[in-house]
Amino acid sequence: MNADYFSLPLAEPLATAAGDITEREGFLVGIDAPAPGLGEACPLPGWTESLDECRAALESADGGELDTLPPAARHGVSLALLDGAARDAGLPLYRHFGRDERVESVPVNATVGDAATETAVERVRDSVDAGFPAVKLKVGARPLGTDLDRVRAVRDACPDVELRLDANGAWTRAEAAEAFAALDALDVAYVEQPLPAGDLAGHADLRRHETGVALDEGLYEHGVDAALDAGAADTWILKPMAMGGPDVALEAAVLARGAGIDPVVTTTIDGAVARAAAVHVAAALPGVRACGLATGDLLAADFDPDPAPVESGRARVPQKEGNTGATSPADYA
Ligand SMILES: O=C(O)CCC(=O)c1ccccc1C(=O)O
Ligand SMILES: [Mg+2]
Repeated sequence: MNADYFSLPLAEPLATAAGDITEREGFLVGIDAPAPGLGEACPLPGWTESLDECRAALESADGGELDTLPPAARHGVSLALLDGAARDAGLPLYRHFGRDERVESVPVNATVGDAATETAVERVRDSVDAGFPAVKLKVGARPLGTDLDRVRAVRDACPDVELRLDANGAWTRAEAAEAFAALDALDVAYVEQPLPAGDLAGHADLRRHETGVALDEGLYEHGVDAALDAGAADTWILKPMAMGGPDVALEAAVLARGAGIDPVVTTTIDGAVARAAAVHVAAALPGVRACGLATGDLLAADFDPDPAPVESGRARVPQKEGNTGATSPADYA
């Protein structure tokens, strides 16, 4: 196994209530046995292990137990194994996952971020014009009243688009109650992680509102079983990189659907190898709703060519055998 370091700058920082993301660093993971395969480990501290922990885990991973690895390292090795196995089976990864028909594309949301009102409105308009069925705004980094004004302005400008918000755990229970009361009138599909990750009961309580409740950080903090038991959300945001692999994310998505919870697959703004794998996970889920997979445009540089480009609000599903068709880090050297 070999792990090649990479660094991908963002086109502009993605401001979240938990801080700015300006660059994505990680490793392309190449394995030779049991079959040649390529994976990506792209750790994001706060969501996964650190870069140094990821490197150390990959260095000691050879022949070791997959499930002892921290999430990003596990993702890298797991994807390399899945890539090799799918190629051995002569199938694109989503078909290897069990989807029994060809899927050309999956719907995606535009990630508009935390832009101030005027820019946010402009970006949402552009996204709707470009064919995105849904848009996602970050909230929680500004005073609640300012955020509600932003959302109101976006809703006024684009009455029909599916609107999603992501607070990254920034609101108190009182703020969330006030926010949801106002958002119910603005036809917001859901708020991701309105409350801190620790507060499953608070999320369960917010479900009395019309506006949906989505768990993101809370899923990783508590695990899927505790999130299910708490009845904490109607939507689960599944990030394969943070969960430890595309296989883990797919398993969680199937578990979610069995419990009447909607899975939405997204990335931690990964490179194109991991983003393609996330698209395969989404493509394995019949009728999946718009996923957060239009994150390639947030990067100023990426692995080239893009195996899953976004066109008219949909990510193209890669059809080559395996994940992207590439088999080794050298394919991107
Ligand atoms: O879901 C999307 O549209 C994009 C992904 C995204 O917002 C994100 C990207 C990196 C780290 C955290 C998050 C998040 O969903 O909180
Ligand atoms: Mg989120």
